[in-house]
Amino acid sequence: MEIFENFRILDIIDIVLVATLLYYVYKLVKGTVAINIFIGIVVIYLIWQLTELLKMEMLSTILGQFIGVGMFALIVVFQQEIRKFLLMIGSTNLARGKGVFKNFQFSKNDTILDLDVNAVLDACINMGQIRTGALIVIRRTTSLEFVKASGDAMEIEVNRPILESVFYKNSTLHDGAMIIEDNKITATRVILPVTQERNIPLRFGLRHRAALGITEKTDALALVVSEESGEISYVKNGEFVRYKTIDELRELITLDLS
Ligand SMILES: Nc1ncnc2c1ncn2[C@@H]1O[C@H](COP(=O)(O)OP(=O)(O)OP(=O)(O)O)[C@@H](O)[C@H]1O
Repeated sequence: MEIFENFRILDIIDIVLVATLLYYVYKLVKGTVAINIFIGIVVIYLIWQLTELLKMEMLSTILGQFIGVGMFALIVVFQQEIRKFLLMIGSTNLARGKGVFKNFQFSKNDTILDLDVNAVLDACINMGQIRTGALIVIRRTTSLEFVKASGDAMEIEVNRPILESVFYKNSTLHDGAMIIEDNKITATRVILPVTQERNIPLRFGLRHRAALGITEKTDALALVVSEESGEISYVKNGEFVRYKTIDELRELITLDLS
């Protein structure tokens, strides 16, 4: 058939790229209210393409106009998801200078973030055991200055006793989040943006929602110790990252910081 005669290798690449893109968009909106909008758009687009193919002039013009204007509406409706998507691309291993590019140091951001992961995790484990709530945000490449202003600035080398004493219930600094940059605690009592996501289990309150919020808006990593259950949650890109053991969590954080 004529269609297949003109089929080029670039067309296959094109199809694979579109499929990958659709898969990532689906992954982003899965489980949110946006999934219904996403499915709606895909259906309208397919009908539009069909009407074009069948040369149904009037319907295809109407749908074409609708899709044209709809692009602007989409940017507004999917503002959060687009942001998350761009962050996801920006914080992929390739973009952070791994793999082929790992021997080239393009900028300051390509250097390994120098955090004492063991000290942070040991403090979290201990706080979990004694049911002390904590919220720790670790900066990667995106600046956190916009949230730091809401808390108290400081500059203290990360170590386990300091981390624990900040979140100790009677401490004046225990409320809000702690910001860590490289291996320094640079702010405490920070108020973070809270996620607007609705599909979060009810047992997660504002502390967890704040961790989701800041990791949606930036590429920072967040660790939450639940005051209620003592459980340690690891949050990245606006999602909880699953892990089975503390050693696995240690590896995940180390990898995300390299
Ligand atoms: N927007 C925010 N930014 C930073 N910290 C916050 C924010 N909102 C709440 N917190 C912190 O979370 C603490 C407890 O909130 P909450 O009990 O609702 O959280 P939670 O997710 O249920 O966690 P836990 O399992 O520890 O109870 C607050 O005392 C405060 O220190």
